[in-house]
Amino acid sequence: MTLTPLVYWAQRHEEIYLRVELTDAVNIGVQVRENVLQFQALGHGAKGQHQYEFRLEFLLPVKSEVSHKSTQRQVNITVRKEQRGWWERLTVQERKPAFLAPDFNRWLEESDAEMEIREKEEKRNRLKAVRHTEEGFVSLKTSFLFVYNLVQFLGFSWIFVNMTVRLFIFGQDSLYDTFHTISDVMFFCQILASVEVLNAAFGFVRTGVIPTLIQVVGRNFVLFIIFGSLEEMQHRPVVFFVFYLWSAIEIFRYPFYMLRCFNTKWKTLTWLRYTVWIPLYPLGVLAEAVAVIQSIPIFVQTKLFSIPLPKAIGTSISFSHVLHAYLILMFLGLFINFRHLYKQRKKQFQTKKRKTH
Ligand SMILES: CCCCCCCCCCCCC[C@@H](O)CC(=O)SCCNC(=O)CCNC(=O)[C@H](O)C(C)(C)COP(=O)(O)OP(=O)(O)OC[C@H]1O[C@@H](n2cnc3c(N)ncnc32)[C@H](O)[C@@H]1OP(=O)(O)O
Repeated sequence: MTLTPLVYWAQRHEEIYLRVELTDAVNIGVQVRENVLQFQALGHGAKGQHQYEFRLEFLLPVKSEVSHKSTQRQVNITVRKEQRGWWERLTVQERKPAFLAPDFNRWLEESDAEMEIREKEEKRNRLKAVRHTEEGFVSLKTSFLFVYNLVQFLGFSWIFVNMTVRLFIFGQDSLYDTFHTISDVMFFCQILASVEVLNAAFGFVRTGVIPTLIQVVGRNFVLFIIFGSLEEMQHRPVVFFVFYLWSAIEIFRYPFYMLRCFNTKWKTLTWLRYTVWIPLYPLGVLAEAVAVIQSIPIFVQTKLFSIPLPKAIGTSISFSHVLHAYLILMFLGLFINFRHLYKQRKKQFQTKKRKTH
C-alpha cells in the first residue's frame, strides 16, 4: 500500500511552495514532468517510518526544474510557474486531495502577494538608489583626490625644476635667495597639504591621521615660524636644502597617488615613492633641525614670540625654550614617521610579491 505524507502548499505569482511533513527524510526523489510532480522519500511521517509518495497534477503549466531542501523536520519544494499569475487552486482536479492543505505559515491572498512583490521591488529600487549615490560619492571623491594630487604635483614640480635650473645658472648664489623666489608657491602647497590631515581623518584615504599630522605640522612650523617670521633666516642656504629635500619626494609621491586614484600602479614610480624617502627623510629632518638651531639666537635676540611674565618678575620666557623642546619632538616625529613609511613600503612590496606568484 502507498503511504502519502501530509503536504502543505502556498503560492506566489511566480512560484508554488510545498512543505512535506516528513522527519529525517532520505532518498528523496522529486521530479516534474508534463506539469505532474512525483515525490518519493523514506522518512518518518504520520504513519511512522516508511516509504512515502505522492503525485500532484498542477492546474497550469510549470517549469520542469524543481528545487528542494530537506531539514530534519520537513522537505521544502519550490516549483516555478511557467507563466506569472495567480491560481485559483493547486491541482487540475477540483477536489482537493486529502493529504493536501494550505500552508498558513506562508499563505498569502493574491492582493497581499502583490503587495509583497511591490515591497520587494521598492526595496530593490531603494538599494539601487543607495548604490547609485555611493557610486556618485566615490567618483566625486576620486575626482577631488585626483585634482588635489595634480595641483600638488604641479606646485612641487615647479619648485623642484625652478630650484634646479637656478642652481645650474647661478650656482652657489642661488642658495641665498631661494625663499624669495619659491616661498609663495611653497606657502600655497603646504597650506593646501593640510587637506591631507582631513583626508585621513574622514577616511578618504587609507592612512593614519598621526603620521600625516606630524608631517603637515612639522613642515608648516618650519615654513611659517622659522622661515616666514624671521627675515634673517630667509637668506640662508638652509632654506634651499629644506625646500629641495621636501620637493624631491613630492614629485614622485603625488603622481603615484594620481595613478592610485584609478587603481593603477606604475612599477618604477611605486619603487621611487617608497624608496626615495629612505635617504631624504633623515636628511630633511636634519636640514629642518639646522634651521631651528640657527634660528634660536635670533629669537633670543629679537624676543619674538617670547611670553611676557608679570612686571614684578620683570622678565619673559624666550621662544627659544619652545624651540629646544621642538628639536626633541622632531626626532620623535622622525622616528614615528620613519617607522610608518617603512611599514607602508613593506606592505606595498609584499602585496606585489604575493600578486606575482
Ligand atoms: C601631533 C602633532 C605633533 C607635531 C610634532 C612635530 C614634530 C615634527 C616632526 C617633523 C618631521 C617632518 C620632517 C619632514 O618634514 C621632512 C621631509 O619631508 S624630508 C622629504 C622626505 N619626506 C618624505 O618622504 C615624507 C613624504 N610624506 C609622506 O609620505 C606622507 O606625508 C606620510 C603621512 C608621512 C605617509 O603617507 P601615507 O600614510 O599616506 O602613506 P601612503 O603614501 O603609503 O598612503 C597610504 C594609502 O593611502 C593612499 N593615499 C594617500 N594619500 C593619497 C592621496 N592624496 N590621493 C590618493 N590616495 C592617497 C595611498 O595610495 C595608499 O593606498 P594604496 O596602498 O592603496 O596605494
